[in-house]
Amino acid sequence: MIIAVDGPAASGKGTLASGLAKHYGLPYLDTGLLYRAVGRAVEQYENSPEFEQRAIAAAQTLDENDLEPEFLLSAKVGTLASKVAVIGAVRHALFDYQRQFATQDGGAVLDGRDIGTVIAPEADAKLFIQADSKARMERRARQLEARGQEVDRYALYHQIEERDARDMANPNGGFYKAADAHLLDTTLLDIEAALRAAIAIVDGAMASKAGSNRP
Ligand SMILES: Nc1ncnc2c1ncn2[C@@H]1O[C@H](COP(=O)(O)OP(=O)(O)OP(=O)(O)O)[C@@H](O)[C@H]1O
Ligand SMILES: Nc1ccn([C@@H]2O[C@H](COP(=O)(O)O)[C@@H](O)[C@H]2O)c(=O)n1
Repeated sequence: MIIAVDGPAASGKGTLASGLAKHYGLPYLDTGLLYRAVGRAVEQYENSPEFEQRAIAAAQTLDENDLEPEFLLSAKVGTLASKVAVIGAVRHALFDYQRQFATQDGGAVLDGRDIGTVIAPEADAKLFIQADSKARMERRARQLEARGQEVDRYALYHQIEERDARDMANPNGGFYKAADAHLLDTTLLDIEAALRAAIAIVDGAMASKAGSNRP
């Protein structure tokens, strides 16, 4: 079973995707980490004409050891990730790894922006996670504060909005709700309630798939 979980920044898709993976006993990949690792690798070239070529080279030589979340979760790296994510050759270089993960024997759960549209359009269950911008900002602020970081909520709100706008305008991105994805708005749901809703969606998708396969 392949489960695709997409949605904007800090919508809670990683929390739900890893919860679903645990619930169904499937391996999980946070595909944002790939873009974040590439962004981090080219941080010093951000304002250089070499940025694009460096990002492509970093994507082509990315190693699983580069995917350590501890170094990748800052807002700065998130912004860099969204800058390298508009480069078609970067997306191309990262495709095979994600595709292989998605199609491994037994299935997988992946979260990102283009899982249901590009990486695994045949996924058995697709969720598009939404939450309003203020709720997402507040969740991310608390997450950063819990890690001891000081947060300027006004700046964070604008960073999230700016990143969403860049992602949605990305001509190479595939960041939109797939026609067969289920929308889950978690603005008013806590994590447990959101996970229950996500499991109900996946169970429903699997039941209707089983029904439509019956002779
Ligand atoms: N329904 C919810 N209610 C409250 N907090 C939540 C909810 N879902 C997730 N969170 C919290 O919000 C923060 C961001 O969640 P998460 O990392 O899952 O988002 P994301 O969409 O994967 O973010 P990114 O796109 O930046 O990778 C985490 O601290 C998480 O615990
Ligand atoms: N499938 C994906 C995943 C991520 N991106 C880009 O990376 C940025 C960081 O992702 P997070 O999920 O960690 O927030 C994101 O803003 C996208 O620009 C992507 O393009 N496709």
